[in-house]
Amino acid sequence: MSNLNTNIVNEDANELLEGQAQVFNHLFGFVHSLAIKSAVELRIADIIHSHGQPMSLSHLASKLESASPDVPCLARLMQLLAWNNIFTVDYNRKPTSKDEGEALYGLTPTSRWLLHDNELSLAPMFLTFTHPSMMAPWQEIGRSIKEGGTAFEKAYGESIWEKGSKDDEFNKLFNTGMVSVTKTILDAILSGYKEGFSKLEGTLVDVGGGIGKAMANIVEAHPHIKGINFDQPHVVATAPRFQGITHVWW
Ligand SMILES: C[S@@+](CC[C@H](N)C(=O)[O-])C[C@H]1O[C@@H](n2cnc3c(N)ncnc32)[C@H](O)[C@@H]1O
Repeated sequence: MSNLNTNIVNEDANELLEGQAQVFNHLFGFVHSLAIKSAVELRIADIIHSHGQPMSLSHLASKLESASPDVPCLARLMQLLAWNNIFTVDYNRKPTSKDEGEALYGLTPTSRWLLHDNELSLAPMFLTFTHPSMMAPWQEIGRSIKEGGTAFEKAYGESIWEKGSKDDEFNKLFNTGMVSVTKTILDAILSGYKEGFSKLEGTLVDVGGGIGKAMANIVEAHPHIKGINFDQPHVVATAPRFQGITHVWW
């Protein structure tokens, strides 16, 4: 303690104070991603999107799947999300409608990626990677560094793939999150490598292709390609059938 006091006297006090603020920022860093998770669970982006224009808090609350939503709590959530540019907020609107005088919350390019009812949605990925079962291993990084072994194995005593093979819910959670990422990047792959795919002859194998969505989209765009989706048995077991794709496992 006396050392710290001596340092405070000797060092630039402002810099030190800034350091303290940074510590608090990082301490509560998880709040930002979990606030977005709550918005995804509550389908807030979808509600605003269906309304077709920015909405007031009371209007938003009335559309939640809840008979008695906690509006002050929703207000705090929306303020944080607007501060992080997940939603827009307009405090200066003209009081003309039933939302009289209330701030209006709207979508941003970020929250458009969080719409559930959208083919290109990152909502499933968000729900996967903020799920308690996926966050537990992050608690174990220190132990993994000290003792060796992955943080996931420290948390569960088995690898992520072993857990997926025994726990159907976890398997589904992981695969659903993966598909949502794949869909969003596949258009870029298809247009960037269009010539390569069209010149390709024979068979294309996606090794570790999950439930095969990437290969399905490639074969759909280039039907002359014979597609093989290769993954683990418990992953392939949940894969849908896709035209022109053979699922293979070891
Ligand atoms: C990060 S995920 C990517 C999934 C998919 N490529 C996508 O983009 O959605 C890694 C994939 O590798 C698979 N995988 C891991 N080890 C494997 C193995 N030994 N044999 C086959 N697939 C494996 C997993 O089951 C998982 O589906």
